[in-house]
Amino acid sequence: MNTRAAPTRAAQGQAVIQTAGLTKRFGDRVAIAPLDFQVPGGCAFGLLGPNGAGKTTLIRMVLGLIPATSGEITLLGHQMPASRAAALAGVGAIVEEPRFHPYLTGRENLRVAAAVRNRGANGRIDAVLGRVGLSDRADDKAGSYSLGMRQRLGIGRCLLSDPRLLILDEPMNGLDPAGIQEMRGMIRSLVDEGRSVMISSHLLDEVEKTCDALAIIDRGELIAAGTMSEIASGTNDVLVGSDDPARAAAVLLGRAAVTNAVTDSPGVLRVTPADAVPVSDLNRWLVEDGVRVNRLEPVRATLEDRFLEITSRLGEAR
Ligand SMILES: Nc1ncnc2c1ncn2[C@@H]1O[C@H](COP(=O)(O)OP(=O)(O)OP(=O)(O)O)[C@@H](O)[C@H]1O
Repeated sequence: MNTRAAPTRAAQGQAVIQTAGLTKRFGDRVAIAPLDFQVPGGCAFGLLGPNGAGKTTLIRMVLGLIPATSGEITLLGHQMPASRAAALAGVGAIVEEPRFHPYLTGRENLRVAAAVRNRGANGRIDAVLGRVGLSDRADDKAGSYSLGMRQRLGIGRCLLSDPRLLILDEPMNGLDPAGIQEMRGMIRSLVDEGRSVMISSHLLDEVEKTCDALAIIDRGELIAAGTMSEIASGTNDVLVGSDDPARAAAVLLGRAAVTNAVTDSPGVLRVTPADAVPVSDLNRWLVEDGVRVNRLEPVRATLEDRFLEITSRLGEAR
């Protein structure tokens, strides 16, 4: 489980993206329900949701690529779309798989991109190629690049304008395990440089391994948001192994401070204590009653556990 807390900068910093009452309808179809959502600065933020949840629609609206039906968007402190130029000056984004001229080299593709950016962009090309690990292949045609290399060149293209915020829609899609690992390392190093990165993904595991904070959306609605540890560790349960689980269950359930004790695996109970009960109390109560304890281990919920818990609760409510 990723227990990385959001960096202090994120806790103290301004939101880099904020929406209020944001909605998007395509005809009768509601793609984004009124959404109040914010992305803290200085961290890797995951926008997580199943296919069709509305992630790409949200990103397109944030970037001003499609109009919102109603509501407000603030991007790097600027209202969108009214102050689009000022906002986008600080943003690099990849919304679909990045496209390049296949008969030009990686370096030539960046030269073409730099020509339409600010004056410093051309001078940054070599540094950017090194930054995304493409110096050795910079003079090969982009058409010969793997998807992972094209993704990295895409990030390089974003970095030409030295953005404060990168928005990457499904950056791990289609990558092999090595490519995924490279992308994860790249995103973490962009955050270490002081940039903010928002990625969208339907891959729980990737968001959990890569991000400091996240929002979960489904059917255009915000389901949960917070730091990774806030969302993933939603349990106080403890695994209790003993020589006599039936007796252990009876002893623990005899205490008002224990709300549940069920079999987790042979010889092991999953015990739900009230919030403030220390694990050492569970041990003491059992030992005082002559039960020999051989395991006491807090349950560390994964993001997947929490995601399934949240979405199944929603499913029941619907
Ligand atoms: N141009 C469009 N016209 C009509 N409906 C659309 C359009 N774009 C998106 N939608 C609908 O809006 C909803 C959200 O789609 P969106 O592509 O934003 O989801 P997503 O979370 O990015 O999913 P995926 O991971 O599959 O890309 C879906 O029901 C989709 O069919």
